Amino acid sequence: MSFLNKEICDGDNPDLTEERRTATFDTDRMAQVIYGSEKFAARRRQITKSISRIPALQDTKPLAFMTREEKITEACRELDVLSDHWEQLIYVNDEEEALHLHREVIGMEGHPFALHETMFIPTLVSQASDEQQEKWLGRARKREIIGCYAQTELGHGSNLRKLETTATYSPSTQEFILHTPTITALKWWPGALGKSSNYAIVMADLVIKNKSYGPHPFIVQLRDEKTHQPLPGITVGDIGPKMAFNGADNGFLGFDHFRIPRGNLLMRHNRVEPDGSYLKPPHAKIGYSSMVKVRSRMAMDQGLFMAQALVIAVRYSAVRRQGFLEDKSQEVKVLDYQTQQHRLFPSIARVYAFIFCGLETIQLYEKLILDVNKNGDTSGMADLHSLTSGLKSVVTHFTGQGIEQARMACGGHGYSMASYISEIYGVAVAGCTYEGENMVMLLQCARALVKAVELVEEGHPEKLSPMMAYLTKPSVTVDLTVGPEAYVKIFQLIAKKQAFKATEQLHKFMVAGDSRDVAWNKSAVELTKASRLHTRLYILKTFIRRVESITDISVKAALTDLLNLHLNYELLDVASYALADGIMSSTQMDFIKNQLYSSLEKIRPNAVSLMDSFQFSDLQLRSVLGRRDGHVYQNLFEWAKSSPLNQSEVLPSVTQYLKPMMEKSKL
Ligand SMILES: CCCCCCCCCC/C=C\CCCC(=O)SCCNC(=O)CCNC(=O)[C@H](O)C(C)(C)COP(=O)(O)OP(=O)(O)OC[C@H]1O[C@@H](n2cnc3c(N)ncnc32)[C@H](O)[C@@H]1OP(=O)(O)O
Ligand SMILES: Cc1cc2nc3c(=O)[nH]c(=O)nc-3n(C[C@H](O)[C@H](O)[C@H](O)COP(=O)(O)OP(=O)(O)OC[C@H]3O[C@@H](n4cnc5c(N)ncnc54)[C@H](O)[C@@H]3O)c2cc1C
Repeated sequence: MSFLNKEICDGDNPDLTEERRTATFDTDRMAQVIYGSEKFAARRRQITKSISRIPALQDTKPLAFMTREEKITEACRELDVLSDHWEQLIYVNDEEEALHLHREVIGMEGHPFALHETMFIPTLVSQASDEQQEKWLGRARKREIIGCYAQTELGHGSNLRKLETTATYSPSTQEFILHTPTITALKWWPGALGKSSNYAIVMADLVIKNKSYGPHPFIVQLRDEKTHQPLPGITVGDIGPKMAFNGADNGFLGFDHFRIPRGNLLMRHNRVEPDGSYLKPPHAKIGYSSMVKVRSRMAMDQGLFMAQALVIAVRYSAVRRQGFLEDKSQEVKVLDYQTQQHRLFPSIARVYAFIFCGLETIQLYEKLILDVNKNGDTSGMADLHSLTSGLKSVVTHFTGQGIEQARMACGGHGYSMASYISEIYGVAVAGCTYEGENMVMLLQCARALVKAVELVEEGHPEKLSPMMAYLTKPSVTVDLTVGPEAYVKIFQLIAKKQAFKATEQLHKFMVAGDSRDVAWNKSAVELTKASRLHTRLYILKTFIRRVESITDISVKAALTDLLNLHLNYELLDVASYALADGIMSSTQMDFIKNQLYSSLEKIRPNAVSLMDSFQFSDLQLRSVLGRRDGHVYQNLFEWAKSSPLNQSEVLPSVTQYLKPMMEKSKL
């Protein structure tokens, strides 16, 4: 039975067509599972189709041949075209649809609205009072103003308590005076700050009557709305080229005693009264909610980054033929090599796992904001903070690894920017740093873990949150042949042992006389290991839960094969812990390896369709190697011919330097 007739096209590369015919499931149905609902999966397709009918968005010049200025201009042109069609393309104010639209049309290199959508608007939603939302949110949503999120400074990004930008309250004028006291206090890095934004959420240390209240969010107009010139007292600009994201104008920002009205402190959760009295928020870290929001999205976004790289690598591996197996009359698709499958398929499994986690954490954040804003209930904050801190770190790390493997799996052509994988890699690994440097966030997750272990040790296991309940599980002998639950049990034992070991080490240093901070630092590597295992356990359990809930039999069967691969791959990857602690035997290790290898064979016929199911358009992929039709070689040649270097036969550098040099050498 062939599910994919609607997608198979006679003009496509026959090797890819053959792959699509072997699929055992319907890619539209799989897309529903990936994107969380039939409705959204269908909307994505509809939006993609509508975009394909807008001539001004087709046939754009390859970004690889553009300068930064050209990339930024091109992104702005596309945004302008989108703006003209916005209401026909998507439901207004639907965040997921807006993100899809931007991803599809503008690609991944950044654009002036990236932070506007992902942080500026969400901060207004979560931190601005109703009155403030009335004033700014509507304008922001209509894109009358462009905003960004300016928190990080030249001298401090991780340690927010030491941010140096001050917002000093002046009761006589009822204003805050924003000031940048030192060079290290310059805001540095915020996306879209340098040249595009005319507004910013600025995180600054609130100072009232010489007392510091720590970082608070302020809405600040940076540029004149008519001329776009920086307002007097503001220094703003672009920080220069980066490893990737070069279509974005990450910026610097300084204030010289710049005055803003009292009403520009975002006051949904805290207030400064006209006389300068301060009303505390219901939770000290509520002002950090926009970071939690982005972190809660990152499993999904990073999963999609890795998915793009894998669509490219898997499709290309199905059209690339090199070397022989049994039949010496025809070279094999490189996808048939076990090493190629081992390089790519575990990452396919991770993509699905990460996306399932993302669907869950995005919802958890929405629920949290509702609880906080409607009922003042902040009880979910600590758990979501520790979960998303660990998750963003683990997911970004593995995504970087997976994308790099995808690049190598494409051989030489993977290294060409025609593959687009290097750009995807550069963008994805920025996630290891932004929204909390990975080690710093793993250590945040470890704080919750250590507290939980201490509760168990103090005899209060009933106080543990459900995610920590495994810390009370006794050691058991496990029969791996019984299925996923057995793998969960072993993983739980491994994660539990590491959490207790790291905590024990911390306590040992403290008993020996170290302060908690010093003991913490001496135990930090072990603590981060505990956080990673804890997070990988969550990912594994989420994957199992999600697959169990699927009703379409063929989709479920295909994902069960991926899940089995994931379980075996993950357990093998942490086997050194299990062997050292006697949790697993070497016979069990052999069993896991064999299961892993047979999973690769099972997944092989579905590999292309598992990636087709993401339904990325060629416009979004921007990859010659990853083209849907598989016509790689002729298009690589066309791409190379369009290089600016090939627009003339003899370059000026040859006439100016090489020719005279060669002539001189003849003398
Ligand atoms: C086109 C493609 C689209 C794809 C979409 C992708 C999106 C891409 C576009 C966006 C691109 C880039 C965006 C990047 C934006 C940024 O990077 S913004 C800047 C982000 N900066 C950070 O993340 C800084 C990291 N640092 C921190 O978060 C904090 O400083 C840190 C948590 C490390 C510590 O904060 P402190 O204030 O010092 O707190 P402590 O005293 O250490 O902790 C006290 C307790 O509070 C708990 N805590 C901390 N934070 C939170 C929180 N948010 N919620 C709940 N609780 C929190 C902490 O754990 C302590 O708890 P304990 O005492 O142990 O119980
Ligand atoms: C592409 C990109 C986009 C960004 N966009 C924005 C934006 O829109 N708005 C914004 O405000 N910021 C933005 N940032 C800044 C980003 O959030 C910070 O760079 C990030 O939070 C890391 O902080 P840092 O640069 O101070 O790193 P540092 O903290 O200086 O990290 C350097 C090293 O020190 C280690 N380290 C630091 N503290 C500890 C600790 N307590 N324990 C153990 N190790 C530690 C880290 O692990 C790391 O190895 C962006 C950054 C990038 C790369």
